[in-house]
Amino acid sequence: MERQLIDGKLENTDSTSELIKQSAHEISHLAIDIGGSLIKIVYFSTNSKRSTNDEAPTLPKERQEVPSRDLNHHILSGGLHFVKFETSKIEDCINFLSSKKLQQCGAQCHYSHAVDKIKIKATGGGAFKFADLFKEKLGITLDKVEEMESLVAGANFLLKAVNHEAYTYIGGRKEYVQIDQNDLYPYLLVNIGSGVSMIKVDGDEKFQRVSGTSVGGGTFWGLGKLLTKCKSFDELLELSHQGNNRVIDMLVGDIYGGMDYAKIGLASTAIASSFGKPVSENRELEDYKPEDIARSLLRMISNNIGQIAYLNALRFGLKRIILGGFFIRDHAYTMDTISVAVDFWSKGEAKAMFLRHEGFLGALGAFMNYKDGNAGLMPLQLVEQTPKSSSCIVDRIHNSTHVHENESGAIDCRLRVSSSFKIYDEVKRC
Ligand SMILES: Nc1ncnc2c1ncn2[C@@H]1O[C@H](COP(=O)(O)OP(=O)(O)OP(=O)(O)O)[C@@H](O)[C@H]1O
Ligand SMILES: CC(C)(CO)[C@@H](O)C(=O)NCCC(=O)O
Repeated sequence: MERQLIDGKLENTDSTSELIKQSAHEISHLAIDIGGSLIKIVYFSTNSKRSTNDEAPTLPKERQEVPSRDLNHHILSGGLHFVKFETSKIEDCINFLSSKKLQQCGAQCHYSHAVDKIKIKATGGGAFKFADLFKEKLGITLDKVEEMESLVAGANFLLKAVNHEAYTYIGGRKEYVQIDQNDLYPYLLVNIGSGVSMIKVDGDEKFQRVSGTSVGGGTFWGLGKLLTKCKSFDELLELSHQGNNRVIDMLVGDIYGGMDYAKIGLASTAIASSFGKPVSENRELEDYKPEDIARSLLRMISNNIGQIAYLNALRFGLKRIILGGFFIRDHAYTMDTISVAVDFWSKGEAKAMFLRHEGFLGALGAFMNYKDGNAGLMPLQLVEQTPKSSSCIVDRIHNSTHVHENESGAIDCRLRVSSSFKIYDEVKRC
């Protein structure tokens, strides 16, 4: 089913309503992270469609429920899916959720026919800001999970449970790192969203936010939009690819007559002052190429984050810096700049690592929070992840301008859920 959605007829669907109609997944759990720039959703789906006459669906053999030795629980096979929306277009997100019929089969409607009993795990500032909107439009209560806690839980889950999740980016090459679970902590988690949070992670649920900076992804996109007139974040990134930062940045060589400042370890090509060149030139904004501006901007922000991350790693003696957040966007130049900055400042002692599901840490962490089992929530546990070959599926079901396609791999997995929760019964009952 996933493959059909990806490679098959849904791929080129450009109407939200059309894709919604076609991708009628059975969703058992869904969590949402509403950030300053983007809304991220993670949902578990058994990938089975209900037939029109409402008979119980026939699952492919490998997707059928697997009997568990524990009578209080059963196991659901399916996949974790990842979707994102721009926060400024929250209406699209509301329509998407509405189409998923959460009101009827949704995340937490067991034991209740009442629409206002539906609760979904939610994190990020928007879980507070938009709580009333979700209630009013969807009848859903947002069950808030603390933002930093979610980021850490999401990162720990990915690092422990998902194969080929973390990688280094050195010299234009991705190298996947399988981290020994017994040697995971401590590490510095740097989440680059609109702003940047730096969290020292010492264990499961053991962490401290040690630093942050307001110069983050929002700064790149906001300044970039003003300076280049780009209409989308991806356009700005693409533009930066073609630019030359030396036209905008003042280099050490510009100051030192083309020479290195070897005594303090600065090559002539090192940036002495980001955006420093226009100071000594009699040119207007229009005289500079947007691609050069985009390149300098990306370099400035990435360098700065890399340096602050390194300083915090140094402060706490951390060797591993794990980077997440949608600013990274799997973008080669961004990752290269951050990696080089960390390597340069730490003299090779610390390593920057990136995550395949970079932007979904918060949403995944909120999703993991279903396991708590308090306040009537069902216990949930990810019990298995299928091998890499089937876990790295590019799920291109969203192709409209407002609903972003899901570039991140869906993760096949099995969930251990309370037997009191019967997903198909709920479809009928609620
Ligand atoms: N399609 C996009 N639209 C807007 N920003 C994007 C897009 N894709 C990537 N980005 C980048 O990702 C950043 C947002 O990342 P992320 O979703 O991790 O943070 P957030 O949760 O919105 O922010 P915060 O945690 O600070 O509230 C943006 O500031 C921008 O740099
Ligand atoms: C305010 C949050 C945590 C919201 O996600 C984020 O945007 C952030 O970490 N900003 C940086 C704030 C600071 O520490 O200066």
